[in-house]
Amino acid sequence: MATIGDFDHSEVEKENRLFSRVKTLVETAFYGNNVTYVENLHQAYYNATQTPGTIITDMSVKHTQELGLPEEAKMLIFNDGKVVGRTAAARVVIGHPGVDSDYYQGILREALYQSTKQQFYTANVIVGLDEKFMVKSHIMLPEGFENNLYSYLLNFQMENEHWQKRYEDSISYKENDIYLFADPNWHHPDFPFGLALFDPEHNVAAILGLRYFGELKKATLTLAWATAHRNNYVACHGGIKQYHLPDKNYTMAAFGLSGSGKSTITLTKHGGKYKVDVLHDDAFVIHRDTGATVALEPSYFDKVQDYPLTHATVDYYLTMQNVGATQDKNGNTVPVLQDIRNGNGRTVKSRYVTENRVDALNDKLDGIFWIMKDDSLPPVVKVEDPILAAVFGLTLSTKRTTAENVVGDVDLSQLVIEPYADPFRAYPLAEDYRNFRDLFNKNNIACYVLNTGEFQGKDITPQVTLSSIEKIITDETSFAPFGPIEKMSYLPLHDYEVDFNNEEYVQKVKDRLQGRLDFILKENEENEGYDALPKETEEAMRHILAEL
Ligand SMILES: Nc1ncnc2c1ncn2[C@@H]1O[C@H](COP(=O)(O)OP(=O)(O)O)[C@@H](O)[C@H]1O
Ligand SMILES: C=C(OP(=O)(O)O)C(=O)O
Repeated sequence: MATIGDFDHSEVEKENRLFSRVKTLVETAFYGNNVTYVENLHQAYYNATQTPGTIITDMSVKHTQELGLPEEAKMLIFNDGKVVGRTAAARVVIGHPGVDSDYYQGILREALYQSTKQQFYTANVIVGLDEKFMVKSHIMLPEGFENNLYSYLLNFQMENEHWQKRYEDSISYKENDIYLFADPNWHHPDFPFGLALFDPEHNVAAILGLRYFGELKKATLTLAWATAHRNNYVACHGGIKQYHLPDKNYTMAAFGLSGSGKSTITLTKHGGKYKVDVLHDDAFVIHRDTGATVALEPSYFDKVQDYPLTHATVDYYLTMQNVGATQDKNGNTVPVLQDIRNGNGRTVKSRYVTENRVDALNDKLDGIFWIMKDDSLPPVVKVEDPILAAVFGLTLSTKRTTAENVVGDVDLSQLVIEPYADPFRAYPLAEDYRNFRDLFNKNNIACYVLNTGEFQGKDITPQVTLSSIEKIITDETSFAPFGPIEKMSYLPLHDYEVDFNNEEYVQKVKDRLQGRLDFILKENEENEGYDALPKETEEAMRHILAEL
């Protein structure tokens, strides 16, 4: 058995480090007589079709048999309301500096008490799709949210006979199963934007007052990634795939903040030019010693912004969130996609959208691509040194998108630094820095920065990014020195001229690097130094600034 979900009587005691106040609060709610266990996807689908407000489209789900769905299953739509993205501001992690655990326990106890007035469902999934790494997750959601429950059971691997057997054969970890309590109906005057409360050491979370499906997905990943991290894996918020080329395989991963291009880069079919195995477009873990990778989810929770109804990928949709609906010429109800209704329309689409889908890879990565939106950088920059490569990931400079419900007076065009594109980290940042540095060091992984925003006022289109990646994987590149910086070079591209004689430009590059240095220095001071970084990170940045 991989993670722990039951105990000997003698283990149910204070001294057992698997128990904590918050874990016990959350888990206890699962055993109330107001909670009904959903056994299989047939039941989950049926429940979702009965929820008031569900739109049962006339579009049939493909691969129903393999997915464990009723043969007649249709794509379902359910829309949320005002908020259509993930609310980072709602996150609170027990154990982080400044977080008063007693206060949050009180809030949680009351939320759990109030929840007993509703009927809930519970169901189990497996997170991690290889015997090397599997964690069991139990979710609890109230009546009215059957669509989110159904999406959850599709997005992760629902327990069934086959997977239960694999799970039983998987490596055991001395870690709790995940328990995720969610009550979107919760309201509290002190938390107008909701509350996502985590006890990552004990694998529990309570997602309160939040309807967006991504909250459930990313809360589960937060805990699964932290579990992986504690057990010798590197947690990755990125897409990963392997190209099979005539003379070699090339395995690459692209890390980017929500809505910044992971799926676009990972799921592109390159016009059928290459045979490509896809591991996942959002979440995976890398073993620190072997470099082997494991996907955490079978399905893809993706934006529908770029995909009209006629696009081939729409055939693989299972559920949709925050999209429109209309009638076709035959009187069928069909979705209105491409964010016509609102920003960040989403779908859970099945693994079969990727022709060659794999759940684990034993090969090490050949290239890591940090997706940024820093307009001082040309579309592709290569970083040669392992420390510098890890420092650029650490200071990943990007912009927020409609995938996030940004609270307060925040200018979306502002650059933000989001280390390793992972706002879900529940442990100190320096631990990720060391992991990525060691990964680059040990496995000789090439590092590239992809700017997917604009360069010197010119938009960098997906086409530019994707064709550059093609050149890199097939070795058709010749990188030019990035000004005087010894360990950086860039891919010369027509229309994106890099001019180090232009003083204004050089100043912009300096400002951005200085911004990165300031970020590193700030981390050393803020939050009682929780995210303080090794001196070498600061030195690496100072060194390239001095070269300029
Ligand atoms: N150069 C680029 N590379 C990748 N995506 C880009 C680029 N320029 C614009 N985009 C757009 O940004 C969005 C990225 O969305 P997506 O790939 O779903 O992000 P993620 O998977 O990281 O959430 C898409 O709408 C895509 O068309
Ligand atoms: C759904 C999310 O992420 P992504 O855009 O990376 O899929 C999210 O972060 O809420």
